[in-house]
Amino acid sequence: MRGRCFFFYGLAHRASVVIVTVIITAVFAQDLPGEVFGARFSWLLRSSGVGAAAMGRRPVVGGNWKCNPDSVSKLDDLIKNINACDTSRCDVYVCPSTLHVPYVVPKIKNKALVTPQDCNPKGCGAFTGSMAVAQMKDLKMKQVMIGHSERRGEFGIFKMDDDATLAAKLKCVLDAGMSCVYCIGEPKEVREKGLSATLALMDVQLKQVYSMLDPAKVVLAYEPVWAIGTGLTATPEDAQATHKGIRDLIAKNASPAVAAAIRIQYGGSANAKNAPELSAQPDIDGFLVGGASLKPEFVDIVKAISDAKAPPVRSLTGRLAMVATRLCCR
Ligand SMILES: O=C(CO)COP(=O)(O)O
Repeated sequence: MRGRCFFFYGLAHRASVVIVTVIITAVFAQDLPGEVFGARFSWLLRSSGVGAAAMGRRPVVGGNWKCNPDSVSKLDDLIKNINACDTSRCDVYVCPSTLHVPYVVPKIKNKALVTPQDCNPKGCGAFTGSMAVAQMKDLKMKQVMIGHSERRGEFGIFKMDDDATLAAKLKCVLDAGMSCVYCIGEPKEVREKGLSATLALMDVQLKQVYSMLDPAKVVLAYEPVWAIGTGLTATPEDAQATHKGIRDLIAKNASPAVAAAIRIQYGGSANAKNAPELSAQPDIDGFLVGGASLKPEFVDIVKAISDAKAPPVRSLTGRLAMVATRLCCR
């Protein structure tokens, strides 16, 4: 159940929750004073997931293996972690290093998308050392990640990308009909100046791509540079505030509809332990995972966001929504 059906299921589930909630509240709380009735009603709504801003946004988790592992002989174990993920309630992708991509592609068995870590903005031709989207498509890949801060010059490696080259790359990816994970994030010095400074930089990083943010084709990965590989995760509240701020920027500079539909992942020391709390934040739609994607706990991260955003169809409301979705998406 993907795309439109997932969106419909989201709406149908929430409609079912509202109907069931009204019935339960009416039956069990009809004699309560007005404000108590109202408080119980809104608690029921919130605890049922209706308040989540994840309306129709399918969760998405990526494993960025970066420049790992050091030997092809270690790939099978890592691939096992990806194949162990349940992709029925969450989109999953994996970013192997360039040399390993062709090995990994045929071994993925659960619809996780093999997503290279970069592409060039031109295509095939005399571009030594780069990869073209046409080559990726030929190898049956549908998605590419660009703009990681480790390529934007934030990690002691020289600057390989900037906002202008990344805008050209995104255009190239979209023109080829592929989808894109587009990374943004602020360094520590900017975060220390506060949320407004952080969002001002996010605006700079997004300025040249606002018009290309098609929610069906682009996933944003917000990765604060100071949280990458450091064990320092943004608090759920800080991450939520930044994700919400990014969504507001998109509402202003693209459109409210794009802002509501586009998925924004959090990245930076995400792991199985902190994933449940981060997943509970309404504007966090998934994770881009580095270190923990090299471990079996990657599966638990996928499960955490799936449980938070797309509960399994065990509940009465889930079943009602599933019936409605089956009828309408046949
Ligand atoms: O850079 C990241 C993913 O792209 C995050 O890396 P860590 O999860 O290791 O902090």
